[in-house]
Amino acid sequence: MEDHIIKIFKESAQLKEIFLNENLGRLVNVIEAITGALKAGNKILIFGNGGSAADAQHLAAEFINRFVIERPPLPAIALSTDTSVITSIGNDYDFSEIFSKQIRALGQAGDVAWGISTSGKSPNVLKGLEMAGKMGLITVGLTGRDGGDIARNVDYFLNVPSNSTPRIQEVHIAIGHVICEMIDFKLFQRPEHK
Ligand SMILES: O=C(CO)[C@@H](O)[C@H](O)[C@H](O)[C@H](O)COP(=O)(O)O
Ligand SMILES: [Zn+2]
Repeated sequence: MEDHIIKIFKESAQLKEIFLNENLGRLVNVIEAITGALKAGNKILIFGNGGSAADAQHLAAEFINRFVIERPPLPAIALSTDTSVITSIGNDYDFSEIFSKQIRALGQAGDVAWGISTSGKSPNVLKGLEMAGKMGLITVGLTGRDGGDIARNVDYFLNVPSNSTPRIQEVHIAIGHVICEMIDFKLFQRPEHK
């Protein structure tokens, strides 16, 4: 049991390092893109399924409330939290449309659509990002495995190269926290981050 636990922690730590070694430049680009959208008065729409739905609402809360420094609230909405909206779209149309229809309702050109999928191929996340792209939103995909169709259909993707959903999710939330922290500093503090 102890050995197994140690193995999980090691894999999780190593995957963070592997991701960073391959993606630092891409991560900076995503941070610049989201910061630019917020500076221009746009908002962030974040969405995913299961653990990634939880990540979406976790990150939206960081933006709306506060993160590491005192600063004004930033506009972000998780599209995975309103059970009435999600069940009505899923029931009347199709579960694959639960995010795309919300994007149609809430998205405006220049906003950021940030989809999270460890497989890179959940149809509802893909359709949400495709709709966002058609409407002129900036599209960001946080993916795993080989990135799937999602990584191939977004303006910016950050892919965690692993086949383990929980290990990918652990890196995803670290990436999300880094994005929140850098945006805080870029918008509200530390000239060296600008
Ligand atoms: O949290 C976990 C597994 O760690 C699960 O709830 C997981 O998020 C769900 O199976 C999702 O439906 C997987 O979707 P995706 O990441 O492939 O888009
Ligand atoms: Zn999980």
